[in-house]
Amino acid sequence: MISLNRLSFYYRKGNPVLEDVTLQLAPGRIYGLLGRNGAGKSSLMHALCGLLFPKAGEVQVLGFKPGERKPAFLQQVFILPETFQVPNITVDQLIAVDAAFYPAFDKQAFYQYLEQFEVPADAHLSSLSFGQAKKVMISFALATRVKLLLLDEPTNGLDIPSKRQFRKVIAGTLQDDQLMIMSTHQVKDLDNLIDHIIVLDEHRILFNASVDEISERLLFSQQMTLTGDVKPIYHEGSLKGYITITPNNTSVPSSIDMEMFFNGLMSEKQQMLALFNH
Ligand SMILES: Nc1ncnc2c1ncn2[C@@H]1O[C@H](COP(=O)(O)OP(=O)(O)OP(=O)(O)O)[C@@H](O)[C@H]1O
Repeated sequence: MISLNRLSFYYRKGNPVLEDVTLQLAPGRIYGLLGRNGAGKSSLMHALCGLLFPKAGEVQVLGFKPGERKPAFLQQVFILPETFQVPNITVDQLIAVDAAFYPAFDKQAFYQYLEQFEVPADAHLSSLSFGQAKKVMISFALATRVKLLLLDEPTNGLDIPSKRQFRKVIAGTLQDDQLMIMSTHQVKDLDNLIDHIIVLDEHRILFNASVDEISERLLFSQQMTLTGDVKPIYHEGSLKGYITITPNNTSVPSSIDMEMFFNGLMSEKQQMLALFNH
């Protein structure tokens, strides 16, 4: 569905943002796009929906070049930016005006999501807090039923109960012909939510693998001491001793601590990547 071939991009010459990025993404999955602040996550998402144009290389999405912004492409893609300004209208007016751009828009689902988020359906957008407005926009994004859904830092601005609601709403919404990419630097928020991880670092793809593969290759465990047979690749102190990452030499997939994984990858790049030989 998405094919990036040697994509490069910069805002100012000499300051690369994306360099030689090659990537294939398939539908039916939720991808987590991870990276430190400024790694280029938003820029990559903008390249996928035609908001910025590659300086070199090719981007193909759903058989289109996003930069051409053809209506048949735009009605199948939705990006929810990290921050936005809401128009001075009611929720109902938002649906009446904007839903028309998305032929598969599911109005009933929209109101169901709003209910799950506990946002009143008769609210005036400008009277909502940023977090509430974000929940309206997440509901709108999911209800568009577009083929490619890009959520840039979707949990930013949500309080802890809202993050729980977010997880509930997202779980089970994706259909087989849809692809969702969620970017974040708050890696913990995506625990148990994504199928596949892509990590951007130093303008390039550092890591690209499914969550299943990670849980087969790495073992996340709690240990009282660090004196076991196998020296951990990475460890962090916890209340009960240490959480460690070691190679998974068992035949049982490990449950993943997403934040530990990201920290471990950033800290011990070579050792971690060596376990994923592709
Ligand atoms: N409009 C712009 N003009 C110039 N430079 C920009 C612009 N937008 C982003 N950049 C720069 O491009 C780089 C990548 O930014 P981008 O927003 O894509 O990163 P990000 O990974 O999404 O960051 P964050 O996690 O902080 O949202 C950063 O160094 C940023 O300063």
